[in-house]
This record gives sequence, C-alpha cells and structure tokens, in this order.
Amino acid sequence: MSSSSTAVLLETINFAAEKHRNQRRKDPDATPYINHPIGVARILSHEGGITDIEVLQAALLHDTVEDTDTSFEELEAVFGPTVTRIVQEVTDDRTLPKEERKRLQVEHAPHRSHQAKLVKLADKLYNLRDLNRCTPSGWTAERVQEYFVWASQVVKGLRGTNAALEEKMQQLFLERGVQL
Ligand SMILES: Nc1nc2c(ncn2[C@@H]2O[C@H](COP(=O)(O)OP(=O)(O)O)[C@@H](OP(=O)(O)OP(=O)(O)O)[C@H]2O)c(=O)[nH]1
Ligand SMILES: [Mn+2]
Repeated sequence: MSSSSTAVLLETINFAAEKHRNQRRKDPDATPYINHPIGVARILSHEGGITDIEVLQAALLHDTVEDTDTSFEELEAVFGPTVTRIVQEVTDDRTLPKEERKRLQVEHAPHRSHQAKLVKLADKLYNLRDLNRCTPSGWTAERVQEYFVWASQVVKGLRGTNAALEEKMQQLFLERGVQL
C-alpha cells in the first residue's frame, strides 16, 4: 500500500468513527457501531482480496448516510463522486416502510454496480456472522431465521461478484438450512 492510500483510508476511518460516535450495535454488550463498517471493509480486504481503495472507503462509509446526519453532498465534497455513488447504491431510503425497504433490496441487488455489490455482500456476511455470534436485544430466534432467509434473497441477486465471499456466505446458509 502506498503511503497516500494509507492516509486516505485513515481519513475515511476517522470520518466514519466520528459520525457513528454515539451509535451502538444491538448486541447485549452494545458494541460501538463503528466495529461494523470497519469489519465490513476488513472482510473485503482480508477475505475478498479487494484492493480497490474506493470500494474499501465506501465499505467504511456505507452506513453513514442511512444511520447518521451525514449527507451525500458532504460525502461528495470530502471523498469525491465514486465513493459517494457506491454509498448511495447501498443506502436504504429511510422514509419508506421497513417491509418496502427490505423488498427493494432484493429487487435492486442484481442491478447494482460491481463495486456496490461487493459492499452489499460483505455487509450481509458481517451481519450474518454477527447474528451467529449473539442475538440482538429483543430479537426472537424466528426473527433471526427470517433475517437469514431475507439475506439469502438479496445475496441471490449478488451472484458472480466475489467467489471467496460467496462461498463463505453459502456455508452460513447451509448451516441454517436456508436454500440459496
Ligand atoms: N446482526 C446484527 N445487526 C445489527 C446489530 N446492531 C445493529 N445491526 C444492524 O441492524 C440491521 C438489521 O436489522 P433490521 O431490524 O433487519 O433492520 P433495521 O435496523 O433497518 O430496522 C443491519 O443494518 P445494515 O447494516 O444497514 O444492513 P441491512 O440488514 O439493512 O441490509 C445491521 O447492521 C447487531 O448487534 N447484530
Ligand atoms: Mn451495514
């Protein structure tokens, strides 16, 4: 890695950490939320072999607009159009009802860019592993299983994006008895 890409990644991690500073995961330990975007970027780099820095940046930033006060204009000014476009592609419209948002993820997944599909895939892989690690506060076993089934429908639309990540995902679905 060149020293400039190191600096760019540190800048991006710092931006995401500041934006998510007051947010916690839903696990009983209330883990800092930033563990999730860092983990998603790490899956792409370490397990998916991804070196495209804009994909890694988008992974670090992928929940900033959906879950914090960050705007796309702000991302564009700091990180430029490509990173912003990838984040936009993986951002749910929070004004829509939850069922509609979930349905749209399944519908849109096959039409996303390759870069956005990579981020989506790693996001789902992280969240499924997190569900195996522990159940979010207030979630029943049925809700966990429903998340696996829904995630499998999204992942179907991401086929052919990254063999290593898809293989790991497939194993998790098999363990849950979910058909991909
Ligand atoms: N497994 C798990 N998920 C947690 C936890 N804490 C927060 N989350 C987040 O919750 C989301 C999944 O929960 P849902 O109830 O399905 O969705 P919602 O937050 O949009 O209402 C994921 O959002 P996302 O990353 O935007 O992905 P997506 O599921 O919306 O695609 C995930 O990152 C946790 O402790 N475990
Ligand atoms: Mn996420």
